[in-house]
Amino acid sequence: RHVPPGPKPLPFIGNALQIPPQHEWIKFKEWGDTYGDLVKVEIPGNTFYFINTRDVATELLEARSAIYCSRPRAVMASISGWKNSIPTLEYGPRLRESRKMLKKGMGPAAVKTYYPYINREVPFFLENMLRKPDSFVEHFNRNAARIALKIAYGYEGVTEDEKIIRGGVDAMEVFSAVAAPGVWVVDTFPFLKYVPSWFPFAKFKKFAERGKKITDEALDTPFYEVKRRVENGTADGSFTTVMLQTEKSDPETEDIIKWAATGIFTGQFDTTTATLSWFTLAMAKYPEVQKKAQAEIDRVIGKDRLPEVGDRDSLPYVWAIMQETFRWHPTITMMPHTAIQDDEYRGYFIPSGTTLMANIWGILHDEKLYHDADKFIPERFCDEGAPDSLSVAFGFGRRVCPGLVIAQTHVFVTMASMLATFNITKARDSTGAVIQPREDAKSGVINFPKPFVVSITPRSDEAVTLIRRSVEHSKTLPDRLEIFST
Ligand code: HEM
Repeated sequence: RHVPPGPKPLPFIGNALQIPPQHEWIKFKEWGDTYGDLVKVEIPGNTFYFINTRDVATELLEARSAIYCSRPRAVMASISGWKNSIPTLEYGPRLRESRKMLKKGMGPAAVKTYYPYINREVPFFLENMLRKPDSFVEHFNRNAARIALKIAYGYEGVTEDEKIIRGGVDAMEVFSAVAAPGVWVVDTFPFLKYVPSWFPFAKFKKFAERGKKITDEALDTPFYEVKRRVENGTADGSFTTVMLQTEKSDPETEDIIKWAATGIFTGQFDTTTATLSWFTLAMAKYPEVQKKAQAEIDRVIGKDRLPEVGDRDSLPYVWAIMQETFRWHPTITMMPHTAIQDDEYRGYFIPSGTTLMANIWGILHDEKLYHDADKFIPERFCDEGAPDSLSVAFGFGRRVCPGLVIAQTHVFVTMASMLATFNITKARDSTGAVIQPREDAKSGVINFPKPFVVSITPRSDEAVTLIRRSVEHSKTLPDRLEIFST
């Protein structure tokens, strides 16, 4: 049987030593350029077939999504408290049930009840930026976490969320560390999960035990609080509220609701924060793009109000900036899809259990579709007809990101309102020299930039007044979500 070509593996360790510890997606794309459509990469205990082109991703992960809908076994994530987390779930009834619920909670009727809250939060976010512009990453994170918390659990953003947001951030740090495929020895040799923690080489067990404690506490606390409120009739609208009220009330269903809510809470804040951080870097590096977007906003929205969720269709250039941000530095660079049956593709045999790794970064840096792929050029989407990046950046087929509508809406309105009110420029040091912001990615499941400095200043006094006036207006708006119907 034909297997795809790839770099020559060594006995026992396969290609492990050829994979760089950082920016590995670049190496996988290079291998794609050398070996073709599918590239076989072996690491101990696992064989991956890498996909680096849009055609192949569409033909396999979209058109044959019923086959490539599972995930590789994630033992480390499982023993660290993430056994039932949706992104790592293998295909089966539980995944189907979870996704069905998320479809209701992220469907058109539901998201309409979330939009007013997103609009209401924007001015508070801008006011924080005004107060402490250098902490822009923290503001992105807080704003996204508050919205995620509201949608998932209906929590009121000001008084109740400190501890829960902190817990969620800590839990996501655990997830980021334990969920990357092929990193932990126990993912390669699952029997190791049975060795005691004091055993030599069992450091991972201590990490997992600590991780599980953090994760359990972070995810149980908000869920059981909402459950208590639903029982005593005081719960606000939210995904969890509606699911607890409308789904079956057996323990298994309840556990599925808990993990679907976790998917919403944790799925949103790191992804959004990372994306908006790359956007901020792009605006500082490409001032002409920023000016063009600001001119569009001034022309369409004017200076008397902030952009809102509903302005999406009238701000095509800002939308193109968002598409380009997701392409330039995609929030998730690679995603595994595991086959649940044997298959054949372009003469290659793909046995059941093989993991196809979509190199999202590689696909979105294919020079045949995106010229000067390392440059930030939004015009490629609005003038040049480049294929949409969002249909790749949010994944594929039966595992496509269930939160994509709410994510894009939130990211768009945050970008538009920042552009409307602030100038983002390169910072200067104490001698007045320009500091070039560093463009470099950290490692991890979510693609964050390494810390960089820029200068964020209000566009005018008028912009400051607009932010302050909008904050006062937001304070008069309801901060409860309506109950959506399923
Ligand atoms: C910037 C924003 C976001 C990006 C770029 C993003 C991207 C992705 C990608 C690439 C996947 C994997 C798809 C695949 O396997 O093919 C995914 C899965 C997922 N996302 Fe998102 N996402 C974002 C925001 C959100 C939000 C707001 C939610 C909240 C509902 C969410 C919840 C999830 C969940 C639960 C999964 C797992 C789905 C599964 O494995 O079946 N994401 N996301």
